[in-house]
Amino acid sequence: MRTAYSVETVRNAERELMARLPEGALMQRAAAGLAAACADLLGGGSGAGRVSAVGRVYGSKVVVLAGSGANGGDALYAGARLAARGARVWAVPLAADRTHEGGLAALLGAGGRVADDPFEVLAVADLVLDGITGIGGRGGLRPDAVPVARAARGGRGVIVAVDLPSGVEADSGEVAGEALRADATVTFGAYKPGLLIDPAREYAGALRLVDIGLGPYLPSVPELEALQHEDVARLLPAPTGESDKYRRGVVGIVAGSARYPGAAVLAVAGALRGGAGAVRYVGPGGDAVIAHYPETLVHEGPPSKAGRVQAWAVGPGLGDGPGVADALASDVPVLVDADGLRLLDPATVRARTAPTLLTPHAGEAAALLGVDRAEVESGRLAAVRELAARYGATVLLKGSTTLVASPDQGVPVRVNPTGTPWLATAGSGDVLSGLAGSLLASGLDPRDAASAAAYLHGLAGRLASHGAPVTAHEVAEAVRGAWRDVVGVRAGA
Ligand SMILES: NC(=O)C1=CN([C@@H]2O[C@H](COP(=O)(O)OP(=O)(O)OC[C@H]3O[C@@H](n4cnc5c(N)ncnc54)[C@H](O)[C@@H]3O)[C@@H](O)[C@H]2O)[C@@H](O)CC1
Ligand SMILES: [K+]
Repeated sequence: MRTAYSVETVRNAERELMARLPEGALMQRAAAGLAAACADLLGGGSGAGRVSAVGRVYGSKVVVLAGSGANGGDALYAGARLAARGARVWAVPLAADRTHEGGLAALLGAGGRVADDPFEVLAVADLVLDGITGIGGRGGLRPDAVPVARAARGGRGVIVAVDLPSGVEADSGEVAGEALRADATVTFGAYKPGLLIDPAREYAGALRLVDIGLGPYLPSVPELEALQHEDVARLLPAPTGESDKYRRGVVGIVAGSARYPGAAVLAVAGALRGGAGAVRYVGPGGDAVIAHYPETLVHEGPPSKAGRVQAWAVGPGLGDGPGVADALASDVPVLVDADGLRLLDPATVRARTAPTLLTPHAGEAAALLGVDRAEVESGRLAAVRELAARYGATVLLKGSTTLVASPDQGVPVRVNPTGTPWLATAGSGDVLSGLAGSLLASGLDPRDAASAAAYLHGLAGRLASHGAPVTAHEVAEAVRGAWRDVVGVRAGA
């Protein structure tokens, strides 16, 4: 499990740790880890967007962009360590007389210099350390830093962000103004939420975490968590000798309409790959569903007359069709997606006795919240939390970094690490709904069902795509391969 902590939590932990260490020791730990990561990148270490061509530290050209705070201090001390190993290092102080004194002195003492002309050295740099702002930064790069940041990006050097790409919001992942896009980010003590959530995540490049000893001082519950293979493997249902199709769970799919018959087929396609023992389709698309998947149980509806299920997934391609209110009136978990989300009343959802899972994309989330889509996209974490609180439901907010929030206080939001932009294709969400509904029916709680489904769906998208366009149908077909990939870790562990 990868975890992320808010700035306030990291600062509190740092304070506790610092009180037990000699002055400046923590910054030296950070700088040592940062210099080691830079040496690796200069040596041709991969993982970052650009790869350095120099092959070694000795003789390489390094530029340190130093802001006014401790982030600049980290960068300058790391620059000093690289200078001591034979790199030619130039400092570009961006806050004139407020540069970290100790860091600058260390750099000069190790043979580094202050650049006469920042643009000249940035043009030839093999590596640029971005120490403009870290967790103390607010509101995007300042105007005087913008041309320097652009020159860094325009040069050929590998850009290494110190703790965070300067200009991004650490806690929310928002990018309020201009920010410096890095090839790699070396972060200290703990990941910050912004490193895992778009749009900021896109600025961070490859992530490296430097352990500075913060672990014992961080709370057990993080702000954000990202499941990994082994976590998902533990969640996925596995039938035993005692299982039969009913014990494995029946998922009911309420989807599709005369206008969108394909949504019914795709939601069923996802549901069949999701672990439930049987899929019951309810709606007008039964013929199309049976033509593709004869193993499906079909019924014209309404859901309350269609037979017992352990969970409903309602909404994909439903248009104005019926079924949402009926499914919501049931006493089993209900996933509501797409058309089902329109006019969804918080009071109805809150009054339910069984859990509800909402799976909006940014546009649907914006409509539910009564805000612009852009506001949801730039502040995904706040939006998903607000929706979960307002509806008393688990919410999966789809997008480049899919988030899952629980309505319960103190439960970390989950961020899905497996997505690919190729998943932004028609019908992809229908497959996800079916898959998540199937996992709900097999007994996972809504947060686990949503995050395991997003994980498998993202991985399936990658497997099916391999860097090329992919269709929703192919994503559904690749879920089995993704499932095997995930549980293979468990078998080998
Ligand atoms: N506290 C510690 O002992 C440690 C701190 N560490 C480093 O310290 C950083 C935090 O240091 P600080 O609290 O000094 O904060 P930062 O260095 O992140 O930035 C704060 C400074 O930047 C200025 N600033 C804010 N927004 C700006 C903007 N948009 N453009 C330009 N300047 C801006 C502020 O006026 C302030 O002087 C961490 O990100 C990490 O890199 C690490 O060395 C680990 C140990
Ligand atoms: K930085």
